[in-house]
Amino acid sequence: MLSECDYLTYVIKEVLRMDPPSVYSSPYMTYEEVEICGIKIPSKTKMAINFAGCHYNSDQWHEPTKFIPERFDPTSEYFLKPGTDDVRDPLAFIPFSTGKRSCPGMPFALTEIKVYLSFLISKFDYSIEPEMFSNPNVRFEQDSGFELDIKITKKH
Ligand code: HEM
Repeated sequence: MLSECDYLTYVIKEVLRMDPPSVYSSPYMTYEEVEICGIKIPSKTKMAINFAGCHYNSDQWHEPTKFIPERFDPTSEYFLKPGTDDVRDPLAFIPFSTGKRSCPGMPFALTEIKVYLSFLISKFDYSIEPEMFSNPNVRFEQDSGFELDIKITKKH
C-alpha cells in the first residue's frame, strides 16, 4: 500500500533535494592529473561533491529555491529540464551521493522515512499560524535562530 503513495515519495525527495542531510561528500583526492568537464585538476588535489549545489542548479530544476514535489512526478510539467523536452541529468539529484562510495542504506532509508512519515501523518494533525507561510524567517536552516511553533494534536 505504501508503494502506492507516490506523492509522499515526491515530498520526501523534494525535502532531500532542498535540504540534503549531507551537503558535501567526503573528500576525494586525485592520484594523477585528471580532466573533468574541460577543467584540468592536478594530481594530489582534494575535492568534494557539492550535493546541494547540484540540487539547486537552475539548468536542471525549475525554480530551484521553491518547494515543488511535483518535479519528481513524471506526468508533471516540472519533471523535465526547464525550457526543454529533456529529462534531468541523473546526477542532478544525489542526496545519497553517487558512484562506488554512495550510500548503501538508500533503499532502507527511503522506505523507513515513508513508513515513519505515514505513521505520523495518520496519527496526528499539525497546524501552524497562517502568517508563518509567508514569514521569510521560516527556512530549512537549523541554526536560523527562529523557532517555528507547530501545534500537534492526536487524531481520534
Ligand atoms: C536520509 C537518509 C540518508 C542519507 C541522506 C544518506 C546519505 C549518505 C551519503 C551522502 C553518503 C556518502 C558520504 C560520503 O561522501 O562519504 C552515505 C554513505 C553511507 N551511508 Fe548513508 N544516508 C542515509 C541513510 C543511511 C542508512 C539508513 C544507512 C544504513 C542502514 C546508511 C549507511 C551508509 C554507509 C555505510 C555509508 C558509507 C558508504 C561508503 O563509504 O562506501 N545511510 N550516506
